[in-house]
Amino acid sequence: MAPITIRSVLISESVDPRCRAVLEENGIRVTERPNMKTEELMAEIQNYDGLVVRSATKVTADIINATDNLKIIGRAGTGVDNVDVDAATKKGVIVMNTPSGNTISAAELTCIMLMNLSRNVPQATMSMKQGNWDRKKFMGSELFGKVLGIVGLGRIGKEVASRMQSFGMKTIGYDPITPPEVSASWGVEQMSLEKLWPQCDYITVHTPLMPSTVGLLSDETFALCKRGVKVVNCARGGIIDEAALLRALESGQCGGAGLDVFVEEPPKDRSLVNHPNVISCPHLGASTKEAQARCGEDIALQIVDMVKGKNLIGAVNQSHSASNVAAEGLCQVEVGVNGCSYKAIGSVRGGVPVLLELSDSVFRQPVTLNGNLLFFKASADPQLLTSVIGLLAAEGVEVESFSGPADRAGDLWYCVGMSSLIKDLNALKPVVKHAAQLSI
Ligand SMILES: NC(=O)c1ccc[n+]([C@@H]2O[C@H](COP(=O)([O-])OP(=O)(O)OC[C@H]3O[C@@H](n4cnc5c(N)ncnc54)[C@H](O)[C@@H]3O)[C@@H](O)[C@H]2O)c1
Ligand SMILES: O=C(O)[C@H](O)COP(=O)(O)O
Repeated sequence: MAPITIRSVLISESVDPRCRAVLEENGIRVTERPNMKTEELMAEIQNYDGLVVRSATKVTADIINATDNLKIIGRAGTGVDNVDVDAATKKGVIVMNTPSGNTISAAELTCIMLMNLSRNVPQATMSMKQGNWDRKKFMGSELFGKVLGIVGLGRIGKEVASRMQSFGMKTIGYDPITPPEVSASWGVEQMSLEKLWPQCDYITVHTPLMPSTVGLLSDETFALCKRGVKVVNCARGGIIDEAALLRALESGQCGGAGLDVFVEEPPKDRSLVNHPNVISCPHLGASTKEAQARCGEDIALQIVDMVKGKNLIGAVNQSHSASNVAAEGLCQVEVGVNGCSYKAIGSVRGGVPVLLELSDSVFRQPVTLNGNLLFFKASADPQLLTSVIGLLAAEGVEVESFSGPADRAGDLWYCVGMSSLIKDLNALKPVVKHAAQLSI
């Protein structure tokens, strides 16, 4: 990868001061201009090599395409759904985030929502402030012995599980990628969503927002839940369908909701916020001093590391297309294995060799070429990784990393980093079509 020069960065939201300090200490000029309108941002961005945002700045294709200088969009936080990553990729702009800096804060807010849903503390507080002393109206129920369904068992889902287990809750969950044996090791029994819905007293969602997670809780799925189920969304607005939630609250099918996020932020339609059984926050999951300090500093350090050619951490896209291989210093080779020929496109990022494409498969994130790597071709299936992990585990091999294709249709290449090479690749035959392994 050609060296990336970042001379100036625009910070368009309230980001911890450590971000500015670290960038400036490394010779990067920083301007902070929060609350810009889209047109202002579009004009201002022309003057910068980098942009640092949180979730409020909508970095649309129009904004990305309006600039010739932009090289990096840094997200001081987790979700990059406010950034048009595809447009950035086409334009050669790297998008990076700091996905673990606010995990604990988001998990803690989720637990606070669950506790408040069980004991009505916000409603009781408001009633007290109005001069009342109503002990009957705010009767609650214990969390002890209740069932919590966790949909999305990634960083935050896992932290929520361990905290709520300490309250004596039974934790069950679903995740298409996290293997059941892994979540079982932290006390979460996985099952299909159809089995999960009817068992839960509380449900909390912790997935990204994407087509497969929009409306995970809908009229249909609320109908499968226990009457009076309480739900929490501290992930992204829309994972719980807002109109369906309102209907469920009004019918009593849903007994209460804790909402930190909304489809539209701030929500113009206040029906949910004003519902007596809803407690809500203005997207405060990551709003703690600790989370902001971590995310602000991390994004600045990641940008500095990239500029110094040391490391490329947190990149969620790849800034190339096969058509500009030569222009971007990419390397294209033909690899022959067992009489078959495969086209591979790679590069060097921060001094580390990475694989970007293998035959027709473009990897969602560059595959770092070191350690023990297993490449396999298989058809897209939500259970694929779980099955491969299971087969490898039976051979005494642990999976350390995973890279999947950007595309999700047809037979494509995947790569997993392994604790050691597998003795016999035939063990994978039940689930993969071709496989090759190498140690680098
Ligand atoms: N409220 C806040 O301020 C705040 C703060 C941080 C993160 N978040 C949001 O919380 C969510 C989770 O963040 P994270 O860091 O735990 O992400 P993560 O990537 O670690 O975990 C997400 C998990 O969801 C799983 N998943 C994907 N599709 C699924 C599906 N259809 N059903 C069930 N599971 C599915 C993935 O396999 C993954 O394990 C994201 O949407 C993130 O943007 C919100
Ligand atoms: O995805 C995230 O990191 C959270 O939603 C936090 O967003 P924020 O940085 O705008 O608070």
